[in-house]
Amino acid sequence: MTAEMLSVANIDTSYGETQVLFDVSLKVGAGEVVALLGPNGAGKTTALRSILGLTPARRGAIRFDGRDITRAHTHDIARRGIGWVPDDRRIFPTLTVARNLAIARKRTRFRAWQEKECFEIFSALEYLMARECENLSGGEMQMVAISRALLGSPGLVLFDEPSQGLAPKVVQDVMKTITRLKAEGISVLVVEQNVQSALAVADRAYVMHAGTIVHEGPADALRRDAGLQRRLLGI
Ligand SMILES: Nc1ncnc2c1ncn2[C@@H]1O[C@H](COP(=O)(O)OP(=O)(O)OP(=O)(O)O)[C@@H](O)[C@H]1O
Repeated sequence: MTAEMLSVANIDTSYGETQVLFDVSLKVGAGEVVALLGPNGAGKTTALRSILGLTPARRGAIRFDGRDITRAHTHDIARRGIGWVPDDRRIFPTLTVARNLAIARKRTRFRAWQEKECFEIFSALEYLMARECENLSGGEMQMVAISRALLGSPGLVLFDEPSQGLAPKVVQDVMKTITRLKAEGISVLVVEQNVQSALAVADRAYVMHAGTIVHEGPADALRRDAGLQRRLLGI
């Protein structure tokens, strides 16, 4: 049993009066890759937003790296070592790649990453450093977003639909990066519509439906069971 990095216990989360998450619980172990799957509107992004303190849970508890972060501010949560690769990337468009990366640098209790290590993962990145981000392709933007998360020295990275809008080759690169993070001992929670890609890199998977967790188990078992996938995910 690996040490626990993230634990989400029985959280309810609402936008205004509308409750979106109902009694959601999930765990990510140290160095574990966990996929969070489910149809559109199931509440996957909201679960990530709750962990990050962007839409705090109204009930339940969230612990990261041995500490309660349920009511912590987003910047404190980042400083404790949770990195985020949002679905809309959130790169500053008028700044260069180098500047976007420089302002992301943080110290945490986890290992600090160097830019040159990001260049080893994404060989094109080095040649993009002077470019303004608004003209980057989707794939280039994703390299910047992932590198930015790494330069923040994370112990856990939350990926929100990292393959969205990317060509198949770039999707493969992103999934390889997730495997690389795991090899470095970094924990990963990945929300994906691309179920097969996510299950190929994940250790375990959760499936959400209408704001609740409806399935939890080894990723392999779900990957091999087309009937279960159909039942849970409609595919
Ligand atoms: N800012 C918001 N205000 C009100 N309701 C919201 C807001 N953001 C999301 N919702 C609602 O919360 C529910 C869950 O949305 P969420 O984005 O978490 O789902 P998701 O599983 O990530 O779906 P998708 O794959 O489509 O992004 C949906 O019904 C959505 O309409």
